[in-house]
Amino acid sequence: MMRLDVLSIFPEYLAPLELSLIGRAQDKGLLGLTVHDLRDWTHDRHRTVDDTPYGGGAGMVMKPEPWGEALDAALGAADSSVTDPTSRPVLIVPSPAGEVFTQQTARELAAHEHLVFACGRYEGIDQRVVDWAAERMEVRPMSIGDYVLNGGEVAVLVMVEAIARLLPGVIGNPESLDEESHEDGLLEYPVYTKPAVWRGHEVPAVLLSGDHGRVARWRRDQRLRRTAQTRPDLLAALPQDSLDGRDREV
Ligand SMILES: NC(=S)c1ccno1
Repeated sequence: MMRLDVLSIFPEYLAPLELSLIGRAQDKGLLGLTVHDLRDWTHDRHRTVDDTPYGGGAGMVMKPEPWGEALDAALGAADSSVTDPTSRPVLIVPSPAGEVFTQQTARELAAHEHLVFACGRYEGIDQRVVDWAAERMEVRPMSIGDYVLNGGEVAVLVMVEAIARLLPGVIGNPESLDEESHEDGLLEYPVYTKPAVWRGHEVPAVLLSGDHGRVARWRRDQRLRRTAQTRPDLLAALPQDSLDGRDREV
């Protein structure tokens, strides 16, 4: 069972992870999620987690002490002697300065046994926390996109959903993971359901034909067209041998 620990000064921000598929996955014992309030590791009356930045500048920086104690607790008796990298905890730090989180990243992280997410706020976490942690585990500053959020919590919601849904048993029908956008480098095909005509718009006739071969070819063409139109960069990045002659006719 994958173990997820999230450290935040706004633990209630992560409440949506108790809902729907991710919530049910926890109920089924497919993953274990613990959200921690960073302020539980403060020791002053005001439960202080931030202070002014060395070197001056606007805003506040998150103090290293609470983070150190919180990470000690989240890591528990993590055995640093294990050699299998997927058995060692990974500390993920949402940051606009991080590597870009992609479907490939989600697949890779879904193979790990223990992920710890550190949600920064203010101007960020004292760098020594990352440096200290990197002496003990893999540390991955991670960005969900080239924009700035007020904190890491929203990014953690995105990453946990993208990772957890890949775990065996979380999605009812694993076949629905096939041919999703970005799963194999292409965007997904358009989908339709009843009624056959809606506000003058008809379902493509091929989908009513019952000819599974034609449907499969149409869907493949749609994925290529969509990718070429919306994300030509993805098409250019595909291995040359992954497109057959027919594909190039699209
Ligand atoms: N783009 C990301 S992940 C972020 C975290 C905090 N601010 O932006």
